[in-house]
Amino acid sequence: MSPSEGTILLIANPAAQNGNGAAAADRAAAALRAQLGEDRVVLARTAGPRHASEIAERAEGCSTVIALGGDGVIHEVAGGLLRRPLDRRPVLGVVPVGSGNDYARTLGMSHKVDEACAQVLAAQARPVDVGRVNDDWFLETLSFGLDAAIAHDTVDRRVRTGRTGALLYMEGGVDQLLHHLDLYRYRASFDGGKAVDSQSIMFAVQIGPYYGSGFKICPDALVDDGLLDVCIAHPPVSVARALYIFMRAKDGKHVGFKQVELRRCRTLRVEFDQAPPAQVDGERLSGRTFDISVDRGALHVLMPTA
Ligand SMILES: Nc1ncnc2c1ncn2[C@@H]1O[C@H](COP(=O)(O)OP(=O)(O)OP(=O)(O)O)[C@@H](O)[C@H]1O
Repeated sequence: MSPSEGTILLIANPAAQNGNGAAAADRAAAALRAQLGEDRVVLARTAGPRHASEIAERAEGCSTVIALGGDGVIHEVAGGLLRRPLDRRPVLGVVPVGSGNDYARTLGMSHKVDEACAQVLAAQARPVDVGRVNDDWFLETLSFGLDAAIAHDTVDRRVRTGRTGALLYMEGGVDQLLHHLDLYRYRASFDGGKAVDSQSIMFAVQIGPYYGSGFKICPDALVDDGLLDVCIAHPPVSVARALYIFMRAKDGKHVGFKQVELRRCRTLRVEFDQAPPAQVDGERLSGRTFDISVDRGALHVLMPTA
């Protein structure tokens, strides 16, 4: 189904991107109503964390649910949709108004509200994979260690500095690398195979290629191949070398360094000695043992046509 049919529910996070979400929500609702008519677009503003998920779960009679905000609110909307029965699960659209916008980057959405609305209206829905981790889920990224520590650090840093996006992540990354290049011991079993003991600085499990505001950590990850793409950064590595590899990862050029292991799987169980910093789609995750899998084609998502 395309957004040319049925009712569209626009779920907007007014707090996204340091408060820019409020004006963006009105702008997007106006742009969509101008094309589809007043009655076909319902705007629901979130009141706080997890509200987007509740609204999406109750989206009766809607053909399309559009999430407006950052990766966090898109993650929440997807969770609500996934709790609906498959035959009554609306299509997901995205209007990116966040600081990271990694999922929108993967889909090829414009970061300008008007352009993104036009893309959504012209788009066709395509099936995409959803990652599962314990009781949680992810559309783009799940990671443990360095990247997750940076993601957590950026939450405070954003409030302090007002910065967003890649610059914010880069600053946090350099700070973490210089002062907290921690190692995480783990035991992992890929696709039910023999468990392997090793150590990681960073361990990412991806549906799409990006994490951390555009770092192409798994450059060849595809959202519809039914596979998890995994990137593990192993020690030993000096701080200077780690910094160099980190910078190269912005463009996916970390691939090929001997510290970097890339692989693909359908299921993965990873158990860390101690609970590492962890994130799903930029949101905090806790735990020490993680059962990870992929739900092929679990959601239909609006993607721009060429
Ligand atoms: N009305 C609200 N007030 C405050 N926080 C909210 C509200 N609605 C949702 N949230 C929370 O805001 C958090 C961040 O939202 P979101 O991802 O949309 O924006 P962002 O943080 O600017 O972008 P990104 O995730 O890309 O960094 C989410 O954890 C979400 O639960």
